[in-house]
Amino acid sequence: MSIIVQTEQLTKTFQKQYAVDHIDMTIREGEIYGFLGPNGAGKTTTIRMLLGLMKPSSGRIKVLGKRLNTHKLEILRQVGSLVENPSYYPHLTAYENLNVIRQIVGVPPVRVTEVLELVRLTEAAHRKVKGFSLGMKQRLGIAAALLHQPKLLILDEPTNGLDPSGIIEIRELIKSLPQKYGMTVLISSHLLSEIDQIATSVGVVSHGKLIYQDSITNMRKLANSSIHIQCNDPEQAAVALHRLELAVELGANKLVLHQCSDRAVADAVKLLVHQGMDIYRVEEHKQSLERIFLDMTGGVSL
Ligand SMILES: Nc1ncnc2c1ncn2[C@@H]1O[C@H](COP(=O)(O)OP(=O)(O)OP(=O)(O)O)[C@@H](O)[C@H]1O
Repeated sequence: MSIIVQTEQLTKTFQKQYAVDHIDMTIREGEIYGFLGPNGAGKTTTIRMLLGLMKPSSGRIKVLGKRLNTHKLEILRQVGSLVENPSYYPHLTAYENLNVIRQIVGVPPVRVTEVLELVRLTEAAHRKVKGFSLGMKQRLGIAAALLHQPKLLILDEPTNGLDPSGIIEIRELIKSLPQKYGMTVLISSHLLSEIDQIATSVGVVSHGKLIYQDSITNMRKLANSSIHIQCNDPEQAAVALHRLELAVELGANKLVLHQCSDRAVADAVKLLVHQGMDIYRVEEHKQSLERIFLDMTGGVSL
């Protein structure tokens, strides 16, 4: 899978304060990369640099295999974006607004109809944008970003301010893009649950630093539960449980079993009882992802 976005030590300072602090970001083809972090963490600043809207203080950016500072136009022709609230002509219809942008980006008129359909605005196509809800305006923004069939779509907090049904619609739309069009998506959010539901990989930013980057599957594994068994002879119990090929850790006066099924727990307890051991407690310990990231971000919640 080729790498679509790669930053090396990307940094931006404002008055000697780090807004983005030596970020190494990797986004692979076909991924929906969730860029997660609390307000003020540096997401928008990073995105603005990726789009060539702001110059980095230091570091390098490669998009679609090319250096951004030497191939800016060539790269941006293949990138679509929705950053902050896009502005439209309120007295023009959705169709007319998109038609203006279509002429600037140089694609055939049929694309307007296609993207309106894609974001489910066909019925509202000939209504003036000034009467649109926030959700409809966001969908129009995504339609505009999709007009030129970009390889990479960058969305900065696209569900901000939307009601639950609007959020679901945008989420379903974004999720369909990699399969339908081979697109790669970068989406930022300050909500862990949002990223968890939409992304295939995640980067967590806090105080300008990328503190975590991995697949969503591995992120979820962080929150896996463990089973704590207290018994009269934990050391002897650990030896006995090796037979079951379980991941066993010896804690203070207890055994800790990682990533095991209900069946494995039942077998472990049965074996220990069979060996004549006294079992005092069998407890499940589970750390929430919120808690894990709270610790990572030094107490700033996501
Ligand atoms: N033009 C600017 N001048 C000075 N400071 C700035 C500027 N732009 C951003 N900052 C600061 O950089 C830091 C990161 O801001 P940024 O907007 O990138 O965060 P964010 O993660 O996108 O948060 P939000 O979701 O609130 O937009 C903040 O402390 C912000 O105040």
